Amino acid sequence: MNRIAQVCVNLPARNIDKVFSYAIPETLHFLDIGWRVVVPFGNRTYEGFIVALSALSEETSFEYEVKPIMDVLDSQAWFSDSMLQTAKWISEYYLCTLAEAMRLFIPGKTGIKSEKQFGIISGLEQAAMEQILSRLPPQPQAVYDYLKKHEPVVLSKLKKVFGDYTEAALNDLLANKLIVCTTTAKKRSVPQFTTSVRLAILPAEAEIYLETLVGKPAQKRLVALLLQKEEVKYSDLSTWQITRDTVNRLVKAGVAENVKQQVLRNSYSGMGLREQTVRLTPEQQQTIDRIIPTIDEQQYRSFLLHGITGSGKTQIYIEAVAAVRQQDRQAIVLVPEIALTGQIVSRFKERFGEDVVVMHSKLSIGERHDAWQRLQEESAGIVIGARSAVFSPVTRLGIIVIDEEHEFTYKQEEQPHYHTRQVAAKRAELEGAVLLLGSATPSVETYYEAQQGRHILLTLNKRIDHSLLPEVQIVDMREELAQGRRSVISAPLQQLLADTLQRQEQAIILLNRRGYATFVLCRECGHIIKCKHCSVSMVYHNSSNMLRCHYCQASCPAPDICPVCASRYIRYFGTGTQKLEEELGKIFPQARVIRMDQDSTGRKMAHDRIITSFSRGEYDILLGTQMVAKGHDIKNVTAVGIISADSALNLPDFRSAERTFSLLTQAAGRAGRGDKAGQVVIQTYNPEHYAIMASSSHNYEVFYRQEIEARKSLQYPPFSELLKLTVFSSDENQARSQAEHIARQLGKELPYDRQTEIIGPFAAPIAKINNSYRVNILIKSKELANIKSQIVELKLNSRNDVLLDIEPLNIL
Ligand SMILES: Nc1ncnc2c1ncn2[C@@H]1O[C@H](COP(=O)(O)OP(=O)(O)OP(=O)(O)O)[C@@H](O)[C@H]1O
Ligand SMILES: [Zn+2]
Repeated sequence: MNRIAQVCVNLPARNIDKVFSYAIPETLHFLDIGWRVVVPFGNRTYEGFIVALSALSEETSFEYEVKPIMDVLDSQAWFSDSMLQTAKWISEYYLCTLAEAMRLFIPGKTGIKSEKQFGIISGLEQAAMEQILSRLPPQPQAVYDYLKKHEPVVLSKLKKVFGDYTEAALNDLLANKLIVCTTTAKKRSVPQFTTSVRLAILPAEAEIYLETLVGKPAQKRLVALLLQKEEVKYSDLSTWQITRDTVNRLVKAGVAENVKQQVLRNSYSGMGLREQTVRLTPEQQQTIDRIIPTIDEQQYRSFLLHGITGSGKTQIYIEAVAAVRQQDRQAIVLVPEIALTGQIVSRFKERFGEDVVVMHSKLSIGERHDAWQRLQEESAGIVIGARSAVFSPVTRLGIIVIDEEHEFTYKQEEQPHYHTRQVAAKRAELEGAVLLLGSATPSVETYYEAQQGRHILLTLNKRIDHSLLPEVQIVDMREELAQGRRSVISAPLQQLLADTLQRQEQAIILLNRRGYATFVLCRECGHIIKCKHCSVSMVYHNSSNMLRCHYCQASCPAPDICPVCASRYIRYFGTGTQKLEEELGKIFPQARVIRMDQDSTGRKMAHDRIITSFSRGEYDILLGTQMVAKGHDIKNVTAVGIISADSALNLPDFRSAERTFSLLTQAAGRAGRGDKAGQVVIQTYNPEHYAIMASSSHNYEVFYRQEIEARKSLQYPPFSELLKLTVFSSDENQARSQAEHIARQLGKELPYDRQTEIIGPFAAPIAKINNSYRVNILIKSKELANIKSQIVELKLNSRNDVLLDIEPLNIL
C-alpha cells in the first residue's frame, strides 16, 4: 500500500462536501483518476469516484483511519479528465456538492446497491447467551435461530421469512448485543450475458468422437451441430431439441465448452438503415462550409444556427456530425424531448445506422449502462438524447449539437439546476470540440451572445423546396364576443378547419391546458374546489369523471353538490383539451380527431405512435398541448390553429413574451411544409402585443429588437444574472420568517455592492405545493460571484429547506 486515492463518496447528503482518503490495495494497483470504486464509509458501503491520487509519504498524517478501497465498478475509468473537470465546474457554478455533480454522469443515482446484513455475535458464552435470549419474546428468538443457521442474511431475505415483525425483532437482538449488522454492496447494473456452447476439441477430433457416441442421439446431434455451426446459443438449444443436460455431459467430457458474452441492450435496435442522398441547397452548403473547417481545427468553437422553421437545420447537424465521425471523434446530439423527436432520431439512424445510440428516459438503468458502455468503448460514435445525454461518457468529443436550443426543458428543474447549454459549452471548451446551437426562435440570451461575438451566427432564411412560410391571421377574441360568438373556436378558425378538411389536408390545434374544465365553481356560494395539498384549483377530467390536481396528482371524484353549501349549482368553467376535443366532434362530426397531451401519452412511446399515425394520414386533426408544436415535419399539414395565444403572455415573468413568441412561431411553422401553402389562425385578447405581431410575420429580428430593449431597461438577463432562493416549510410562518432572516443576512453585504438587488421574500404564486409552503427570494446582479460566495459562507447551499436555482428559467 503506497498510494492514496482521494475519493468523492457518492453520499445523498448535501451537508458533506469533501473528498476522503482511501488506500489503494495491491490487488487494485491499476486504479487511477476517474474510476468508480466501492468504499467503506461509516459502517456502510458506498460508491465513490477517484478524483485525485497521491503517494503515501512518511509525513502524511490523517485525522482518521485510512481504509482500503474494497472493489471497482467498471473495467476502466468512468470519468475522463474533462468529465471530471466539468463536474467540478458544475458544483462550483451551481452551488451543489461534487457528488451531486458527478452523479449526473452515471446511469442511475448510484452504481451500487447496498443492503444491511445480519450475523450472530460469536464468542458469547453459551449460558449467558441463552439467558438473554430466554428473556426475549418468541419472534427475536426465532430470528436468532434462523441467523445461527444461515448467517449472514440480508434484510430483504429476513423480511421475506419473518414478515412485519422482522425489524422489531432485529432491534431487540441488536440492543442485547446478540447480533451484528453490516452492509453489503452489490453492483446495480449487472451486465447481461448470453451463454453459448462450442467445441473444446479440434474438428477432426470431434469427427472421431462422433463415432463413439453410440446410443446417445442427443449428444450426437449436438456434436454434429457444433461441427457445422461452431457456436450455439443456450437460448437456441430448444429449437434443436437439445437439453442443458446434454450440454453438461459434453462439457464434463471435455468435448464442449461454454462461452459467456456480454449482450448490449438497445431498445432502439431494429430501426432500419436506408442509404439516402440529399443534395444540399446552396444556403445549406454555405452554412456547412463554415462549420467543417472548424471541426478540422479541433478547437472550441461555438455556432448559433438561426434557421426559420422548415429550413433544413437537421441536415446541417447530420453533415457536421458526419465530418466529426470522419475524424474518428464522437458526437453528442441533444434534443428537447426524445419522445417528441422521433423524426430526428430516424434521420440520424438512416444516415449512421448502428453508430447511433439513443438515450431515452424510459430506458432501464441496465440499457442506459450498456448504451454508455458502447460510447466508452467507441463501438458507437453518436449519442442522441435529451438533456442528460450531455453527460455521456464519450471519450473523444468532436461536437455537441443542441437542437431547438431555446427550449426550457434544457434546464433541469431539480437540484442541481444546471442548464444543458452551459454544461455543453464547458465540455466542448475543455475538449476542443464544436458547439452547434440551432433554433428558429433562439433564446434572447443566446442571440445576444451571438451579437456580442460569443457564437458565430449562421442563418438559413429559406424553406426547403421553395415552400413559403404560412400566412397568419390574428383573431381578436373581444370582437368575436362582441358579435355574440361564445365558442372557443372563432369563426375564422372554424372556416379554416372546414376548408382544410374539405381539401383532405390536415390541421394541428394548440391549446395549452389539459383536462376538461380548468376549474369547478359553485354558483351559489362562489366556492372554487381547490387541491387539499396545493394552492391551485382542481381540474375536471371527463374521461374518468374525476377532479385532479396538476401539481401533486391528487384526485377525487367530481362532486354533485358543493362541499361548502351543499348547493346543486356546481358548474364547470374553462376549456381544456378534452373539452375542445368534444367541441370539435360536435362541429365536425365526420373529422377524425386525435388528442395529444400528458393524459393521452402515458404509455411508453405513445407520443411517437400518435405522431406517426397522424403523419400517415390516419387522422385529420391533431389537437393538444404545446407538445403538438414541437419540430414535427408533416407535409400534409396546411392549417394550424392556436386557441389562446395569451396563456403564457399573462404570466408575471419577464420571459413571458419570449415564451409566447417562440411557442406561436414554432406552432405556426408546422404548417405548409410541403408543396401546399399553409395558413394559421392565432386567437388572442392582446392582438397588438409585439410578441404576437412579430410571430404573425415570423420575424425573429423584429421581436428580438423590442425584447432586448425591454430587458435592458429593466436590467434583466442578459444584462444581469439571477439567482432564485426558495425556502420550504410545511409551516407557512416558518417559511416566511426563515426567508426574511436569509434576506437580511445576504442584505448586510449589499451597501458595498450597488450592482446587486434583493427582491422579496415573496410567496411563490402557487404558495403551497404538496403541503409545502414556498417563499422565494430573487437576487439580481451584474455578477453573482460575490453573492455566491456569501451563500457558501452562510452554508445556505447545504440546507435541506433551501433550494438554489442559479439563472432560473422560472422566476416564480
Ligand atoms: N437539401 C435538402 N433537400 C431536400 N429536402 C431537404 C433538404 N434538407 C432538408 N430537407 C427536408 O426539409 C424538411 C425540413 O427540414 P427540417 O425538419 O430539418 O427543418 P428544420 O429547420 O429543423 O425545421 P423546424 O425548426 O421547423 O423543426 C424535412 O422534411 C427534410 O427532410
Ligand atoms: Zn395538489
